Amino acid sequence: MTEKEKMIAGKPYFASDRELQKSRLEAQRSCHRYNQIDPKNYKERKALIRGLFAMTDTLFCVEQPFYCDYGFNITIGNNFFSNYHLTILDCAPVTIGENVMFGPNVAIYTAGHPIHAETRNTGLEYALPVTIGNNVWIGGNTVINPNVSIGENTVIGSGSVVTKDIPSNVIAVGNPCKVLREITEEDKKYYFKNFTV
Ligand SMILES: CC(=O)SCCNC(=O)CCNC(=O)[C@H](O)C(C)(C)COP(=O)(O)OP(=O)(O)OC[C@H]1O[C@@H](n2cnc3c(N)ncnc32)[C@H](O)[C@@H]1OP(=O)(O)O
Repeated sequence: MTEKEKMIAGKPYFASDRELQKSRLEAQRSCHRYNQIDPKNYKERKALIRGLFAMTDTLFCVEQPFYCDYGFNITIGNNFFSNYHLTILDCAPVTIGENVMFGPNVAIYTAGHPIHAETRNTGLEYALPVTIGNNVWIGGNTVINPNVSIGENTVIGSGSVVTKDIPSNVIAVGNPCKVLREITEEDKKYYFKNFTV
């Protein structure tokens, strides 16, 4: 197996590998180009993201600046919106559903390093997938760690650090991110606390 194949399969690998270094540099250059495009030039912005990501749908908006490691591991569903400063370390697949919204400064980290310094200093690293269901809203400054799934319709509060799976249809907040409560039919009536729609 090549280091790239190991990385994508969730096996330990060496990121210093030539092929991976080359892919990261290509993605960094694409992100650099993306972040320099006139924000009004939607056509060029869209085309660049389409070329960078594994899969996109019809409607999406990735605000600038945006950063990723490879791009080829990122899939977004239709009607995706991410606010300023999204960072995706997509060493493993990152799969995002439909109608998903990210606040500013969201960071998705699929990558990690061994805990013990001796093992870590060998250069070995790992990457595990992140999956986000349909209709999820992630608040600003949230960090999502490797090997996490977030269920559909869920809201993650701003500033959360998501270290474990979060179920569907809940509000979850905090560091570490924990379920605050379920989202119910009653919530339909309000747009913020007790402010009615
Ligand atoms: C796509 C975009 O660009 S979005 C723009 C960026 N906007 C954001 O990121 C805003 C994200 N919004 C939030 O984080 C909100 O606080 C929400 C959606 C989680 C609020 O959910 P609500 O159900 O209304 O929670 P509510 O405000 O009633 O708070 C309930 C409890 O959770 C706590 N809480 C609410 N949000 C958070 C949070 N992000 N982190 C930690 N605790 C929180 C409250 O302090 C409160 O605690 P208490 O019971 O001890 O008093």
